[in-house]
Amino acid sequence: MTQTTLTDLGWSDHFARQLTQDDADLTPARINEVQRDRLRALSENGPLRLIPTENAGNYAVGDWVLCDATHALRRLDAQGVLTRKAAGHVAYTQRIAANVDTLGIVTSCNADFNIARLERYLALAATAGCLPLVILTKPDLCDDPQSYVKQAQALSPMLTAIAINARDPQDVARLTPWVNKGQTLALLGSSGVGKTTLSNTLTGESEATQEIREDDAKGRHTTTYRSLTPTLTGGWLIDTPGMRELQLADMDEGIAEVFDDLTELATQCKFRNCEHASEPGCAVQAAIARGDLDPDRLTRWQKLQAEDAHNSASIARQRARQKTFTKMVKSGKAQGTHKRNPKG
Ligand SMILES: Nc1nc2c(ncn2[C@@H]2O[C@H](COP(=O)(O)OP(=O)(O)OP(=O)(O)O)[C@@H](O)[C@H]2O)c(=O)[nH]1
Ligand SMILES: [Zn+2]
Repeated sequence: MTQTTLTDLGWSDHFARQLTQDDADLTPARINEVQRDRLRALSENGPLRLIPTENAGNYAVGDWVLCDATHALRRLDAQGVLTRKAAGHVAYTQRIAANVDTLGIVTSCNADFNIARLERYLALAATAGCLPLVILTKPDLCDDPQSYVKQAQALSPMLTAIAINARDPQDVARLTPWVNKGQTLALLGSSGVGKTTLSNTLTGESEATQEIREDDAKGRHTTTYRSLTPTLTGGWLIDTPGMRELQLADMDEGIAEVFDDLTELATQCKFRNCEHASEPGCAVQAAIARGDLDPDRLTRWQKLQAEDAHNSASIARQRARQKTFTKMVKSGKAQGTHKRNPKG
């Protein structure tokens, strides 16, 4: 077997530029699994098990770190980072995957196909700076798969939409341009749309996928860890199991990009804070009246914006609380020291 190079692992100038002379003794490694208190990583010399030096939650699959024999000493600045508001009650932004070149948004040509959900994933890709690729599975079970491709393609000239039978390896081979040497593709999508089937074909793994429940187009989760796996064509695949909830936060720019038609129209409204309802001089309502804009698109835009604003605000509040708490603890400690040692 030939030796794995850093380039094979997805290394680029972006990371090389971050190295300093002090790093000469350290080994670059790419994280392929984040466990509770350990990291698994891949280096030129093979797989490593590393102890994190930051909170393990700060690392994501796909991150590059500089390490010694035992510890991940420094995490390099990443590109193409997928984030979301963490599921549950605690408000913080969670890094899902790092150094992702392409976000494969997987949906099927059936009841799972949903424009609002696609727009949500597109906002995520735009925020992360990943190339959006919409993969429409199960074309073999649908009379007119091309109508789905057209609907997805109409959302943005930036994206590529492609119908793929995930069960047919020859068809799956059409994804090769996105998983060539060193390139990283992350797959996101609802349960049961075919992510595992696609991954298995791309990586050559043969884990049996569970049968789908016909009634609601939803399957069951078969995998639990997020992982970085080599593809047969020299690229990397990040599977994101268990991503049932994708709440957006800090994505106003991504949303503006996905809805650039509305963002542009809104600049022409008479009032800067126009809510595009019944204000005079509203360019958005005028476009709807002319038949140039689907009112549903306006509703979806406003809904995503509201969700993003709500989540961003609660994350900001949580950060502020955390800061106050840390200050309190620090000053409490200082006072404590003072008491024990009154002379200072
Ligand atoms: N006919 C057909 N069946 C497919 C296709 N893609 C996936 N399936 C089937 O759909 C079911 C669910 O596929 P999975 O690959 O497990 O879906 P998943 O997205 O990984 O689901 P989770 O693991 O729950 O996230 C399996 O029975 C697959 O064989 C397709 O393109 N055509
Ligand atoms: Zn308006």
